[in-house]
Amino acid sequence: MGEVIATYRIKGKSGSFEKKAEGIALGLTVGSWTDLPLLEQEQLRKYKGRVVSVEEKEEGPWGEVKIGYPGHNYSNDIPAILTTVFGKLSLDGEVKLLDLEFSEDLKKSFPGPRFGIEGIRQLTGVHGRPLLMSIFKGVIGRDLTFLENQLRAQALGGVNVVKDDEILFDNSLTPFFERVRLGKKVLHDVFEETGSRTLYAVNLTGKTSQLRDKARKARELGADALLFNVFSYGLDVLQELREDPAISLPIMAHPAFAGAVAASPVYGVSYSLWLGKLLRMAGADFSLFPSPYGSVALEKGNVLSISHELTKHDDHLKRTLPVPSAGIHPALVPLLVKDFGTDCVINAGGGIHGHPDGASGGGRAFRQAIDAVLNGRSLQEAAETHEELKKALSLWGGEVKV
Ligand SMILES: CSCCC(=O)C(=O)COP(=O)(O)O
Ligand SMILES: [Mg+2]
Repeated sequence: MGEVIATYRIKGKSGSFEKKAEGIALGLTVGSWTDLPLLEQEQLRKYKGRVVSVEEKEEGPWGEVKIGYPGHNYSNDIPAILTTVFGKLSLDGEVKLLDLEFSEDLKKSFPGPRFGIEGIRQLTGVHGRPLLMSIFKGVIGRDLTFLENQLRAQALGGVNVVKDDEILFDNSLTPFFERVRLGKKVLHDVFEETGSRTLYAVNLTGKTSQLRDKARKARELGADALLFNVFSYGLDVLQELREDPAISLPIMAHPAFAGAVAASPVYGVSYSLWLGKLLRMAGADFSLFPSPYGSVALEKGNVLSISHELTKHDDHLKRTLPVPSAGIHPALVPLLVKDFGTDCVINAGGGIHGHPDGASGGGRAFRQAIDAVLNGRSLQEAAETHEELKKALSLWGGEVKV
């Protein structure tokens, strides 16, 4: 099996990076080298990491270093690969893992999304425009009747997907399987009433050992999709869920806890690798991340690099839907479409429920904003004939200039 090439950004003194790179290539593979007898060196050569390139950055004292790790050293799974390329090294001073390049044969051992963008479009019947998603809000401490009313209101507003909030775990007031049953019934009723189909992504939570059985049963009960706090569990757990044919449901990856690994400019893993490349390889159909604009904002370069990894067309993997999130309201729709195009999901919690006409009005305001942008109209112009959009713009501010 082929190699993985890791790119790191490393702090160090000018002129020190070649030596550091060689230290990593040896330290994370065969250990000491020059002290070994020639015969042993020969035997171990194929396991030794190789320094691919070393670049000292003008703005120093940073070096960008690429190391190749031979495929003989690890099994084809994300835990083995991460431990090889960034195990003890992640604890060793200011070093950030920027990227991993996988040889074609190694990449093929990862499943990628089961549905991908095209599959989700088929399931929802939404083509040629961003999907609209909303989030249950304020449901902790509430019962199933509260949930039912929120779900109906969101679906009647024309949202394509409703997801649980990531902080809603299995609990006695709104148990997991009851939520699945309720979602199926309510969304079926709304479909009968309106002819519009809405999917519900239920939050799959609990001990890791229980997840597979819970997800299988959720499917049997008619669940549409799973929300999953992948970074609290691990990417390999996501991959297990994705690969199980008895689950076979779209999986939506929530970014909770990802900032602990990716937010620092000098430690951890880059956003594009964590919320982009690896999430897609492991099998997420949707990847949520903070947009550059809302209440929890990420720097725009990071956001666009995540989206690029999720949607580029260069390998066997299906593509993952980018879901820029957090503090999203209708006035931001033109900016989001400009940045992410039509292959994305516009996702809002407060921006739906906070609408003066409730969640249904909030959903309609977003749909009106999306239609306006796709038809090349300004939101102000569209608001003249769309009451819900008009109310949303006066509450959250006018159109944000693109
Ligand atoms: C940090 S990205 C995930 C967004 C999320 O989970 C959420 O609940 C956003 O809610 P909001 O009311 O800010 O739309
Ligand atoms: Mg949330």
